[in-house]
Amino acid sequence: MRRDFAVKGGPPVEAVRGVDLDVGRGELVAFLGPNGAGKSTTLRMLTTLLPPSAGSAEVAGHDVTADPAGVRRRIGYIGQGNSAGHHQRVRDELVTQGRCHGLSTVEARRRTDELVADFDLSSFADRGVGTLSGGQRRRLDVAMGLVHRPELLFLDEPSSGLDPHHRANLWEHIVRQRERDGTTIFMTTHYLDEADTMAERVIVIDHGRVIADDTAPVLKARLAGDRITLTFADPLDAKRAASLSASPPGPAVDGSTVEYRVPDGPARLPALLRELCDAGIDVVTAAVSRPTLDDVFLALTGRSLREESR
Ligand SMILES: Nc1ncnc2c1ncn2[C@@H]1O[C@H](COP(=O)(O)OP(=O)(O)OP(=O)(O)O)[C@@H](O)[C@H]1O
Repeated sequence: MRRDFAVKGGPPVEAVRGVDLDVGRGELVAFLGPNGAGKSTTLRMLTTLLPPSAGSAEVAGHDVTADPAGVRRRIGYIGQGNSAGHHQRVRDELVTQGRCHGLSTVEARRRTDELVADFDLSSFADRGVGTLSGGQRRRLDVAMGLVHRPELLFLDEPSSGLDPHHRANLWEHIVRQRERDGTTIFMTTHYLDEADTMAERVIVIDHGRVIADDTAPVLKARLAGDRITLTFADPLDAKRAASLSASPPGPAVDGSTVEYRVPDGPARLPALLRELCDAGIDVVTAAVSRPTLDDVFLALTGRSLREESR
């Protein structure tokens, strides 16, 4: 799929240059990339909000261009903005959403009761949406996207702007929902730790193209490796340590700190410390850290996703 945008007086913006994805039923996939990479544009095409400039996609068994209504009936989409009306009551919004999806009033009320219980909305179900906290409101957004029991849920930045407590709470609800209904989830997020811990598969997009697609552990092992960080009493020791022929190749020296990238940090560290001791170089501190998804992005593009996403 690709999507260009015409721009007045300039060349067209190639927002999505070529995205080819295959997501299996029940998968939880995180779609990552820096600002402007093409995530939202891809999501908008997959959810039929935007026609592709070229290519096609089948979502929940229906073609996004030939049968957009068929796609919409089967998916839920929670965009970046809040979907509930500011002045409406929580319960009324859920009932109205159910009615919009073709449920009878009785069915819409029954489904609302279920969602109010599932998403812990009961203590404020009769309040106006405008009075909710950010976390409560986001929970309501997700509940609204699930009114018609979609088999596939698109989440665009589900926990953006929430504090860690509210993020964890929202995820508890999403995970429980998924376990019960087997919902497939395709989400974008800027929280790399969230993608790392929650998603079974990570797809990285950059400049409108998919540049990596695998599980987080495989991507980290294949592309990033562990980091060993050693500090020395002075920069001279650091330089000598980095130049030892037995040390792992390509160390980065910064003042009195040396950083190595190795496939298996915990196993490599003792041997490295022995070599340094034999060479008469004293190590002040030693640390091993496992790679993050940001290290993966750095290895792929030479840029930090974390920095660009701010
Ligand atoms: N309507 C539009 N007209 C022109 N350019 C657009 C339009 N919509 C998006 N773009 C451009 O397309 C590119 C991809 O945008 P998109 O919103 O898909 O990125 P994103 O990965 O979702 O970014 P973010 O993380 O900031 O939400 C950007 O360069 C953006 O400026």
